[in-house]
Amino acid sequence: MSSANTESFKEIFKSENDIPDEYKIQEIHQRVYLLNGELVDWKGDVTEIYSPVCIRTENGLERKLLGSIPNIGPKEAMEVLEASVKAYNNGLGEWPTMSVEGRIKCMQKFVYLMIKERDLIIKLLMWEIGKTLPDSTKEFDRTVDYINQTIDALKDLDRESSRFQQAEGTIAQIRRAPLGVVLSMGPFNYPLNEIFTTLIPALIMGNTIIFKLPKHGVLAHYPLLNAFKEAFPKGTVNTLYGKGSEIITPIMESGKVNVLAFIGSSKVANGLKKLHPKVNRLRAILSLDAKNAAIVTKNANLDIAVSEIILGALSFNGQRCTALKLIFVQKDVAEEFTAKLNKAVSELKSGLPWEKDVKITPLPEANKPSYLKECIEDALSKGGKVLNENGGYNEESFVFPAVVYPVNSDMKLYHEEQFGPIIPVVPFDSIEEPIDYQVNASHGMQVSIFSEDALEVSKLIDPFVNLVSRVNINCQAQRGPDVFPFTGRKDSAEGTLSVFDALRSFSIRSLVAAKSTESNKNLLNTIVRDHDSNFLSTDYLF
Ligand SMILES: NC(=O)C1=CN([C@@H]2O[C@H](COP(=O)(O)OP(=O)(O)OC[C@H]3O[C@@H](n4cnc5c(N)ncnc54)[C@H](OP(=O)(O)O)[C@@H]3O)[C@@H](O)[C@H]2O)C=CC1
Ligand SMILES: O=C(O)[C@H](O)COP(=O)(O)O
Repeated sequence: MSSANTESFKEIFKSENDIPDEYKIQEIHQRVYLLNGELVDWKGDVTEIYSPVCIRTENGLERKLLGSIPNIGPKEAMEVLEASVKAYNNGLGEWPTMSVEGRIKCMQKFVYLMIKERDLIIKLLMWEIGKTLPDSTKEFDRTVDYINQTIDALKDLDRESSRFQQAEGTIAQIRRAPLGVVLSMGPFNYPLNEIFTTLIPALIMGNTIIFKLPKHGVLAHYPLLNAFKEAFPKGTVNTLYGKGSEIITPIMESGKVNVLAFIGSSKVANGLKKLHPKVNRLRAILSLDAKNAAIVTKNANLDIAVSEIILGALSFNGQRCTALKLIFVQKDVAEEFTAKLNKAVSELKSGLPWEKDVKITPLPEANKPSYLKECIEDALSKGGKVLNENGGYNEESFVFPAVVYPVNSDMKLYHEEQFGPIIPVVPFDSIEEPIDYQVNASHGMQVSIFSEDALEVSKLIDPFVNLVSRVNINCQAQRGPDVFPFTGRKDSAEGTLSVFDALRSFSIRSLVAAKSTESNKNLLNTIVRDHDSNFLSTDYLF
C-alpha cells in the first residue's frame, strides 16, 4: 500500500469544526417509548448510541456520540406485549374491526406526519449507519413510496375480496382477516425501510404491532414515535428498545405472539421461533441471510459485469442481504475480468456519508473490521491474494474494499456471509462448479448471471430458478422493485414479502359462505353494498 494513499485515508475523519453546518447533528437522548398510545417516560438504564463516523479530537479518533435510548427491561417488555394483546382483543379491538377505509385514513395521516421528518431522518441514517446521502435519501423516499403502494394494493385487495364467488351451489365472499399480534424486528442495514416492509402491511391488515428497534439505526425512528401515537388508535403500535435476548425472550415464551416478522440473521430467527411454546401456531415471515453468487462466463460483456458487480458487491459497503458475496469467473477471462474489477474498485471514492460522489463509508458494527481482517488473513494463508493496492486497509470503522483472488472452497470467504466490503473471486472451468456451490449452500436467495450468449443463459436459468428465488441476467442482485415478490429458499427466507405478497402474508382468508339461493344472493348483495366505501368497486359477480 502506498503511503500517499494511506495518508489520504487518514484524512477521511474530520474534526467537529470541519463538518459542514447542514450535516452537523444534535444529540438525541430519548427517554420515552410508545406503550398503549402514550409516550411513557423512562427513568431506568440507557444505551448510548455511537456513530460509525469518528471525530478527530486531541485524543485521536473517537466515534461520535449520537445520543441514547431506553434500555427497557423484561417487565416493561411484557407490558408492551399485553398492550398489543389488549388492543387486538381476539380480533374484536378497535383496530382489527375498523373498516379498510378507516385504516387507510390512519395510514395516510402517518405518511403525512412522516414526510415532515424527512430531513432529520435522512441525516440520522447517515450518522447512525454511515449510509451515503443518496442512499439515505433513497431509503426514506422508497419507504414512503412503499406505504403509498401498499395503500393502493389494499384497495385492490379489498375490492377483490368484497366480491362473491360461486361454485357447486355455494356463494362465498373470501375476505382477508388479520392474524393477531405481530412482533416486527429488523436489521441495521435498512433500519427504516426493511422494518416497514413488514410493519406497514401487518398494520394495515388490522394486526397490532410490537416493534423492536435495531440497535444501529434506532434513532432514525425517533422522529416517528409521535407520528405512530397520533395516527393510530392506542395500543395498535407499541415500541421496544433494549437487549433482544432479555426482552424478546419472555415475549416469545409467552406464546401470545401470533406472527414473528423478522428480518436479520437465520441464527437469531431460528432461536426466537424455538422459544414459542406452540410453534405450530406461530406464523413466521422471515427474510434472512444469503451469500448470492455472480457467475461471469467467458461470453460475458466484462464491462457490464464489472460495473454491476461493483454495485452488487459494494453498495452500502456490501452490507445488504442481496449483495453479491461470491464471484465465479470462467478461467478464460479471469485475468481480464480481475484487472477491470481492480481498476474500478480503486477508483471508488471513500469518505463521509454526505460527501459528494462517496461510495465507501465507515461501518456501523464495531467488530466488523476485525472480522473482515480475519476473513482476508484466512484466504491469504490458503493461497489467495488481495489484488488491489489498498484492499482491506482499515482505519477505525473504515475498511477499504478488497478484491481477493483466487478464492477456493477451503476458505471462509467461500462459505461465510462477509456482509462487508470484500469481493471474493473464484475461478472456474466448468459451469457445474457454481451450480454445485449453490446446490450445497445453506441459503438460496439470488444469483446474477453474466453472459451475452442466449443459449448459455437459458441453460443456466433453469437450474438456478430451482435453487434460488431470483435469477438476474447481466445485472446485480437486488430486492426491488418492491412490487415484485421477495423471498428465498433454505435458510434465506420463510414466506414472501412485496407490496402485494405482504398483505397476504399478514392476513388469513376468512370465508362468508351461503347456499346460492336467490334470497341469499339478495341478502348478501345488500351487505356488500353496505360494506362498500367510496373507493370500492360496486360491480359484483352476480
Ligand atoms: N433477507 C433480508 O431481507 C435481509 C437479511 N439480512 C441479514 O441480517 C444479517 C445482518 O443484520 P443484523 O442486524 O446483524 O442481524 P441480527 O439477526 O443480528 O439482528 C436482527 C434483529 O434481531 C435482534 N437480535 C439480535 N440478537 C437477538 C437475540 N439474541 N434475541 C432477540 N433479538 C435479537 C437485533 O436487535 P439488536 O440490534 O438490538 O441486537 C435486530 O433487531 C445478515 O445475516 C443479513 O444477511 C439483513 C438485511 C436484509
Ligand atoms: O436489507 C437488505 O439487504 C435488502 O433486502 C436489500 O435490499 P436492496 O436490494 O433493495 O438493497
